Amino acid sequence: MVKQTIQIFARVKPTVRKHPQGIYSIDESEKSLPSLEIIVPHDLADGFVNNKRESYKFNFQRIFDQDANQETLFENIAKPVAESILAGYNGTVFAYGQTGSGKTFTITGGAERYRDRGIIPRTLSYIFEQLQKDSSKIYTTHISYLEIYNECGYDLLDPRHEASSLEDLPKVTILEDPDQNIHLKNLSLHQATTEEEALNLLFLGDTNRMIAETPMNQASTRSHCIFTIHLSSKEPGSATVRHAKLHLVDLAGSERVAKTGVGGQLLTEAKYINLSLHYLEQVIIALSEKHRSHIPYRNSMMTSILRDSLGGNCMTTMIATLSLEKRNIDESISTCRFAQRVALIKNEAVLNEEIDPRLMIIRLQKEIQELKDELAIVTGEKKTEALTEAELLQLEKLITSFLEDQDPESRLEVGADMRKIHHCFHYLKKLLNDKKIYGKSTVSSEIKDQDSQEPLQEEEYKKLRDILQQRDNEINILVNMLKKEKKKAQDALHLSIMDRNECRHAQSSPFPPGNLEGPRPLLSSTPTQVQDSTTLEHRSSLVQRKTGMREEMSLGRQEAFEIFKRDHADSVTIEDNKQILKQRFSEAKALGENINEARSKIGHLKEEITQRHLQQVALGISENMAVPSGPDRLEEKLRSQLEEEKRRYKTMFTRLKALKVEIEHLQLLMDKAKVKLQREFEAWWTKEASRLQVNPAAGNPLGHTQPLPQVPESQQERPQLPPSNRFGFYSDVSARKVLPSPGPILCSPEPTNTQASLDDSIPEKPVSSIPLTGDSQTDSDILAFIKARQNILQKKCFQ
Ligand SMILES: Nc1ncnc2c1ncn2[C@@H]1O[C@H](COP(=O)(O)OP(=O)(O)OP(=O)(O)O)[C@@H](O)[C@H]1O
Repeated sequence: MVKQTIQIFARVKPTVRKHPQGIYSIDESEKSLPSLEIIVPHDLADGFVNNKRESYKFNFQRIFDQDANQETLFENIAKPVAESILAGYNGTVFAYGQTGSGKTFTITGGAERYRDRGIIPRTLSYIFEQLQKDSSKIYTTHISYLEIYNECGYDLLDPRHEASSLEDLPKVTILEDPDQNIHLKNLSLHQATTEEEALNLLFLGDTNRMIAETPMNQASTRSHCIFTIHLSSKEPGSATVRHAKLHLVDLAGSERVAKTGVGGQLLTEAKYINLSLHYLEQVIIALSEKHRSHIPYRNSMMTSILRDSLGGNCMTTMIATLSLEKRNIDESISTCRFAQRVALIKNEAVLNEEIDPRLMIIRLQKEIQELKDELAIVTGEKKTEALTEAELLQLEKLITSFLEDQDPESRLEVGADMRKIHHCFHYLKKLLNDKKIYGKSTVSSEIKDQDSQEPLQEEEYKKLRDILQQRDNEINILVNMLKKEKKKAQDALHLSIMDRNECRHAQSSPFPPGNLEGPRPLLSSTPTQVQDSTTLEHRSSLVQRKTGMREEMSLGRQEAFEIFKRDHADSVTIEDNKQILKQRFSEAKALGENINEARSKIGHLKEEITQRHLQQVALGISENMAVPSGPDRLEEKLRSQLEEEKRRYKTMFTRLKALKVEIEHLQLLMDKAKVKLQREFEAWWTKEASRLQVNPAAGNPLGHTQPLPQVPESQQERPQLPPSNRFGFYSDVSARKVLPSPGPILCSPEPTNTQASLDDSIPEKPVSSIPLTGDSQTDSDILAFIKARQNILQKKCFQ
């Protein structure tokens, strides 16, 4: 049993201005735990009559400042928990903090760059790497992914469904057994045998989460997500199975409804947005108080599921995510306070072992039979029926293996059946008698042989030597022929590999299956590869399903989508990732070729060594000399070359493996971005359609009677317009180009003559500074937009 309090860590999200002046400081002196001091700026503390504290200090196991990267977080926080899982203990890592403070970034990772992948993908990678290394146990891994929104659980890994809203997902409910164990009804468990399969499940869940998200339910902000890795392990032959669960939890945003409020108090307790977080806090408070017998776990789904993680059988770690900007000071302090309470909770993790019921039944059946047999002997109840042929054969096999067993302690287990015991004695007697007769005959034949042996004649000896020489020459000729043939075959294989590589490069991954243990044919059709392609198919079909409508798009809509895509803020990231992907592919291709080369070199070296060895032996025989006992220089040289080549092969293979993971991750990110893009386009399109239905005079972008304007090459700038207007490609593009930028415009501190100047800037009629379209309706829309915007700016200036 491992007793441990919940470990708490803090992570500070990078701010626009790095290290905002005087808001916080981190003290990492070695004497005590690192501490985070949050300083309330004077302008926030001012105006309160009560004697406000100006700074707050909190201790954490470790504090990760703004520049800490995802790798550091994983190494320090999640890796130790993953190690506990592998040892058979339950683990939980949960992120807690206000909206936008970096919970999802920390747990799942950023959606853009490979290096931003978070704790979940890194943990999966680590766990599968360790499982591969450990051949002493049989491991089984399953994944589940649950979302809790408004006290309802939803299964994010339902592969069949076409979720367009959260309610379409299967609902998960809690069941409690008499031992108060929690079971989740309707939550699907999916076996993952490789890291890739597990990552695909993560991707599927994230995509379902994104698709099901509505503006009212901003998935990541208002809901909790629990990604669970279920790991079972068993030693071969043993009936004991270990089960361990790792929950990786992304909680909902923790902010309160009322922050400071007019005349209100800074840093005061207020209502919670999220009831389940409120219940979570109640559980934490109850657990951190001594002598509390009742812990209100049952109040919410979240706390029921995390029961073991909080004050139970689990190694739990909390990450307090902080966005330490001036406006977030109160939320940050409340997050830290929450963490301090969590740090008081003690957990007791035990190994979760159970006996495999199937193996247990077999064992018990055997024991019953043995007891029955023993009883029969004791009670004198004899079995009279003769042993069957199969039973006799089985017995004889047992006796043979017993006799062959070198272990002096070994026993012949035939059970308490007198018939069997008698048969054993008979059989052994027979063996012994046979041996005696056989022994005599072999001894006499040996004597005869010895008698007939005479020293070899000189002539006969010479004859034999000649034959040997002849055979040696034949062997050399054959070996050379074989080498030539092998080289031809390898060249042909290499060529076909290059061709297929080209093909695969165009479609998917350039990676060879195989492991590090030894060279394998690079592109043989192994099960891994088959699975790779099915996973890819699954993924592409998923993306197609999620983005599905494209094939049914009308030409105009497709065109609109192309422009939408081009102008979308994510297009740069997608393009960047595409470039990186290309680079990685060509690196992988080059590596693949080098690996092939190294492999054939290894083959050649091995052959040369064998050849050399044969020559040495043949020389020894032909010269009638013993094989030289000292080291053969040439062979040693060849061996060291072989070792070097193997090392090179291993290094390249490891790099190729890492590249494979990176490429797959990048492909997932891009798939995700595509789904997001399509979704946003559909939402925008629907909105525009309904807007135009209400106001048909505004134009007819959906009727496709007017083709979309072609943007001349020179004009293809991408102004960052607000979402509602950013893609206004149905109006004149040149007009779009000169619309004022929606970015912040600095207000003059003294708005003298503002009205006049604004009026001046809004011409009643088209003037040269605002090129209009000539279409009166569109032009009046443009002018109305400019005027509305100026009004807003004007209001802002006067505020
Ligand atoms: N450490 C970090 N480094 C770089 N970017 C970050 C970091 N933390 C957060 N971000 C970025 O900040 C934004 C908000 O982060 P994130 O979505 O993770 O917040 P959250 O706490 O999960 O919010 P919510 O409660 O709404 O889910 C994202 O764009 C994310 O990429």
